[in-house]
This record gives sequence, structure tokens and C-alpha cells, in this order.
Amino acid sequence: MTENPTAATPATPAGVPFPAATVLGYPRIGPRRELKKALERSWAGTLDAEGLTAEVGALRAATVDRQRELGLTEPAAVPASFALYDQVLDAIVATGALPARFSDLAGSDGVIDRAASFVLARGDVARGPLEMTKWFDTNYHYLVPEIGPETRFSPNAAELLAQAAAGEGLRPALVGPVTFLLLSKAEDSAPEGFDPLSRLDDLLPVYRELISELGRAGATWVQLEEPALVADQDRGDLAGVVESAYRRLAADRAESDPALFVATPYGDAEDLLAPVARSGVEAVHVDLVRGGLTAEQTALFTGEGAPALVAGVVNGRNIWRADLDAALTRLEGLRDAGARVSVATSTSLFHTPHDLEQETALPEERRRWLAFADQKIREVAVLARGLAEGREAIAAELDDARAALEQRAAARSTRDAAVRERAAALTESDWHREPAEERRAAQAADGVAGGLPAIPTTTIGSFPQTAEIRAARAAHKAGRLDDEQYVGRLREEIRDVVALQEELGLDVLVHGEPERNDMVQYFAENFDGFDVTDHGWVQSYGSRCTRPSILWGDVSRSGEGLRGEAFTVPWIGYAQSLTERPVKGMLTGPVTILAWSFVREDQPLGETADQVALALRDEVADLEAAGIGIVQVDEPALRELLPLRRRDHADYLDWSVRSFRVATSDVRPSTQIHTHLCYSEFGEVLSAIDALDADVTSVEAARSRMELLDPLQEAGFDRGIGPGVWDIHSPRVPTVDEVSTLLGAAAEVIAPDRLWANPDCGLKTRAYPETKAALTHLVEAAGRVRAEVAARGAGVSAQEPSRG
Ligand code: MET
Ligand SMILES: [Zn+2]
Repeated sequence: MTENPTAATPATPAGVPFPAATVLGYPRIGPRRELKKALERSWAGTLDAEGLTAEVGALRAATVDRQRELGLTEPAAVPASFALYDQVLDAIVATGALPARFSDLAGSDGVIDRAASFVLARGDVARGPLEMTKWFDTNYHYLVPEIGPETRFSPNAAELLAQAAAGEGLRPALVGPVTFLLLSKAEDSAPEGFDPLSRLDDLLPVYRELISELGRAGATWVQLEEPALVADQDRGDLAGVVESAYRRLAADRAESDPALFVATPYGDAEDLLAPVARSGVEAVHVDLVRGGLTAEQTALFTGEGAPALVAGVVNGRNIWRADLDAALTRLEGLRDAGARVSVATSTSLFHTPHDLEQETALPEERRRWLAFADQKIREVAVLARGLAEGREAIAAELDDARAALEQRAAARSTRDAAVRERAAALTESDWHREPAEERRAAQAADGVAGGLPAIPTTTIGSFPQTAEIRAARAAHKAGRLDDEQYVGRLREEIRDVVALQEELGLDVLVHGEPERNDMVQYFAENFDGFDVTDHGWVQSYGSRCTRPSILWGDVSRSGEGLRGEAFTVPWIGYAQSLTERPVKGMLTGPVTILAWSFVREDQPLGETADQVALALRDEVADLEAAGIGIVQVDEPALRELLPLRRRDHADYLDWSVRSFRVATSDVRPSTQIHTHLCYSEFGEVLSAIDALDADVTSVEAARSRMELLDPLQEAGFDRGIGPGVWDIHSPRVPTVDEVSTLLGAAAEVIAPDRLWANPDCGLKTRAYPETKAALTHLVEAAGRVRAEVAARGAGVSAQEPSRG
């Protein structure tokens, strides 16, 4: 051990020092998606409550063993971070914060049990579930707590205790009280302007009780996660609020109370770090991948009574191997400055897949560049050893990591000179189309738009991905179906989908996307510069997982020549050959492709986005050449990647908007460009959406009851718009009246030649019966609203109130 006078362990309430190596959390889904399978069987009724407990218990125990085996051997080093569905849901359950509309779910003791928590997450026949939204700037969705002035809080430690009991000496983990309230929304019945954070004083005693209970059950440390501190919150008083909250949690603790560890992942807590660090808690985590520490902040961790500094130096969100040299230098610097330093990940590892060892099909060259959750735990453990025993003790590991990094930096395969030249040669004119008005005229005169009625009906792209299609894809992958058979099967599907849409009377058809396993992975498979994984699942929400692709090199379409080969044209062109009606071509946009992949970090994201945009630009041009008059480029992740700090917004919006425009500007004015976004909270990105310069934008609007119309109006948005009129997130079929009401409300403020009728999103998760029923209603409702608008009289713009 290196001599370190400041490393003397101060007495914590439980007297156990913070472990030298830890992670904030580990993938919960299971290396073979055991959790997903158990949950889905339990919801389907084929696994009873005891069975679920047994399967989950076995997975958790195996998870603990695995983390110990990988090097998290000290007491309290393994977090008991095992949410079944969502960590925010766990906090709702633990604090008893039941929204009024679910109050019947509480047992006679006021407690929310596991079955009740699934109703909060998934809804039931009587009501919809809690709203879901993205967790910071990640693709994970949490359930949004609903808090009102009357919400009653009461401690219920059952689920936390069960998680802590998954092994000896675990560290219970829980979303912290400030983040919990900052992520909450005001209950519908709350008075105008009600702020959930105003309930902090009522919530803190509940947290104190939960923490004490965990201590009485043997926990020596409890982890409180406060990621909301790293995002701009627009409140002047937050530092004071945070400091007094943590002072209250830290004050007057009992003998059996655990020590407190506060984590600030996903960014830089900046001014909110000091309030936490000087509140009296025993350890504080900082994200040193996204954030940093000033000398002044480092000083918060030195001297008598200072908390331990838990340095998040291993990236929990991406899959590249760590630069161990640089990380160790950083850790040594902090230690030499006088801090008691532990090594950790920057965030929980649940954003990364379990284990790289499962990916046997990845080329060896690139496997060496990667680290999944298990490999990252090893990195943390190695760094802790290096910090304690000196560099020589880990010389072999340092050499190996350095060699891998150097090899990646020097690899020719990551660079394609032609792609780079093309991206470097991009100029303004490459992302400008003719003025919108001119395009509108051209589209009416020479484009497909000319033949469309007012308020045209369409869908967002995908049709139900049936079990048969998925089985055919699996059979093709396994070699049981040859290429020709598989293509034949997909063409058959496209024929059916086109025929169905004609029968339903939709105006703009789609091919239905049957060839796509996933809207990003399909593109990754058809581009150079990407790898896909076999088992790299990460949780998206609840039991839902995605398998992000790995973007490791320069991107272009695969195939001969710089422009490669068109890959969507064979499907979309085939669909167009079957019908007289226009078929809309569907592509996934550059920002969404980046957001839902693991991306390279050796160049700015904007540069990578331009490369993806150029590859898409080629596809758009080929679709146009194949006679497709409307091309939709989906950007559902545009909002998700918006940086957590406002000062970073302009730069992000600049490159993200540019990349969309690079992808979509190389077309004739008569070709109509659409985009699709899956959220209705335009707010901060409204001007960016306008700047995308798409002719038509479809958005989620049914669930939010057309909430977006007002801000849209105020901002003077005068492009085509398709506010979703069918919430596709549930199997419920809206009636003609419901759809007409929504569409009618939109027609009040949007001119009929700019308004489109479409669902909220794609239909791939829906089944055919409800799809047919709902689209029938949608077509009928559009006809009704069209007639109403026409009856209001020609020459009267929808913007003006109609005068008798
Ligand atoms: C998550 S947005 C989905 C858009 C895509 N075109 C689809 O219909 O599935
Ligand atoms: Zn969508």
C-alpha cells in the first residue's frame, strides 16, 4: 500500500470504509434476458408470484456472484440495484407516493405490493399507466411520478430489503429525494403552478426511515442517486435546497444507520457538488467521464470530515475500453491532492450489455477495442489495485489496454478517405433546398401532393411485425430459409400491406417495413462502419430491450463504389409498383441512428452525423430516382440527445439539424420530405424542428390531447403537420368520434392543405385486428373533418374564425 496520511478511515456510522472499487449499478436484464422472460411470463399468467420471486432471486444471486468474481469483493462494493421494472418505480413504491388515480391499489396497510406496482407501470382495464419519459439524455425510459399537494408519503422498504437480501453485504441503492421530485410531474388535480419539489420537507422523513430500516437490516452504506443535479434546472435556490436536504438526512443518525453515498452520474454537478459534499454525507460520486473537478471542488474532498471521493472514471454508457493510463493518472492526482479516492463507473452499467465474451461473431480486431459491463468491472478493479499498489502492480493490464488503444488509433479500417473527403467538401448549398413556398407550389403542380385531398391520411411507416415475419427472419438468419425464399416472403407481406391500405382507403401508402428487425439496426446492417451484436441487449423500459449497434468506423452504404448500394429501394420501389397511389419512402435519420447505437468517441459526433447523413442522402436520391415522390426521414431521438446543459444546446442543434438537412436536401423541389418525431413536448426544440426544413412533420399528439397545437401556433410554424390522432402505445381502438374530435381540434388551427391525419407512431408493435379497426376509424374521421372544413366555406382560412 502506498503511504497516504489522509487515507485514514474516519468513523462512518457503521464503521465500514467505502469500498475502493465499485460500480453504480449493473445490467438488470440478465445475460440471457432472464428478467425479461420471467416478467413476461408472469404478466401472461404462466408464472405465478412465487415463481417470479424464485427466478428473480436466482438471477440476482448470480449477478452478485458475478460482480464479486470480477473484482468487487469488498463489503458494500456491489450495489443492490436490481429494479424489476424501473428504479423510479421502486422509489414510488418505497415512498408510497401513489397518485390519486391509483389510490385503490394500496393495501389495507397503505402499502403498494409488487402486483400493484405492475399496474402503475402497465395500466389496467380501468386506466392508463404512469407516463414514461427518457431518463436524462439516454434511451432508457422511466415512469414519471405524479405528485400533488395531498400526495401521502409513507415508507415501504419491502422491495429494497428484498433487493438487499440478494447477497451478503450489498449496498442498497435508491433514487435520491431531490431527483425523485425533480423528475416528478404535478398531479392533474394539483393547482396551477404546483411544484413537486415543494414537497421535499414531507418526503425527507420517509427517506430517513427507509435508510434506517436498511441499516437495521444490515446495510452499512446506502446509495442515493441524484442525477438531476447534473442538468440545468432553472431554479436559483437549488443549492440551498440540496444542502439542507442532505444535512437533514445526515444529521443525528442512530448507531445502526448506514453511511450515506450520493451519486451524481450523467454529467457535471457543477455548483451543486459543494452543497452535497459539505452536507455531512460520507461519500460522493462524481462523473469524471462527462464532468470534471476544479481545484476548489477537489478541496471539498480533503481534510478532516471530508467525504470519500468516488471517482467515476470508467464510462458506464459506452462500450469502448477505458484508457487505463489516463484514468490512473487522474486518480493518482486526486489522491495526491489529499482526497480519499475510490474507483467507480461514471454511471450505472445498465446502459451497456452484460458480457463481451458472448459476442463470438465480432471480428477479433474490433473485439479488442471493446468493454461491456463485465469487462468494465474488471477495469474498475484493476484501477483500484493500481491506485493502492502502484503502477507496477498492474503493468500488464496497463500495457494491454495501451496496446489496444494504440492499435485502434492506428487502424486503417476506421478511416475511409473517400468518405472523409466527401464530408469535408460539404458546403451550405448541400443542406439548402428551394424556399418552402416554392416547394409547396412545385409539389402541388408536379409532385404527388397534387393528387392528394385535403387532410391526407397516412401512417408512420411500420405495419404489425407478425410472429410469421419474425419467424421468417430467424429462419433466414439460421440458414433454414435462403435469400430468395426470404425475399419472396417479405414481398408477399408488402403485397398484403399495400392491398390492405388501398382497401382501407388511405391516401399515402407505406411498404410496412417488414424487412426491418429494428429501425436503427437495419441501417447499421446495410452501412459500412457498424457492427451488430448477438446478445448485446440493454433495457429500454420494463422488460423491453434494444440491441444497439456499434458504430466504430467511417460510414457509407455497403457495396461497390463510394455510394454503395441502395437497400431500401428494392422494398419501397416494389411497393410503389403495386399501386397507383403514392408510396412514402421510409428512412431513419442520422441523429436517431447515432442516439440508438454505441458511437465512436474518437471524433466529434457532428462529424459522424455528417457521414451517416451522406449515406442517407444517397438512399434518398435513389428513392427519388425510383419514382418515390415522398420520403420520410424519422428523427424520434432528436429531443433525446439534447444536452443536459443549456449552453451546449446551440452546438448540438447546429450539427443535428445540419445532418438531417444534408440527408434530405439533394432532391427536386417537387419531392416532399417528411419527418417523424415521437414526442409532443416540442418546447426546447421547436425552432430546431422548424429548421429541419421538412415539408411535413408528424408527431405524437393523441396521448397529450393535441397539447402541441398552441405552442406550434405561437411559433408561427407554417409547414405541413400530422399531429397523431391514434395513440398506438396501447391496443385500444379509438372511436370515429374520438379521432374526429382530435382532428377537428387540429383543423381549427391548421389549414386543411397543411394538415395530415396519421397515428402517433409506427404500428410494428400492434396486431392486425386493432390496426384495421383503428385505421378504418381514422379514414372515416378524416372524411368527416374534411367535409366539415369544406362546409365552413371556400375562401375562409382555417386560421380565421369563420363568420356565420
Ligand atoms: C420510433 S418512430 C418509428 C418510425 C418508423 N417509421 C415506424 O413506423 O416504425
Ligand atoms: Zn415514432
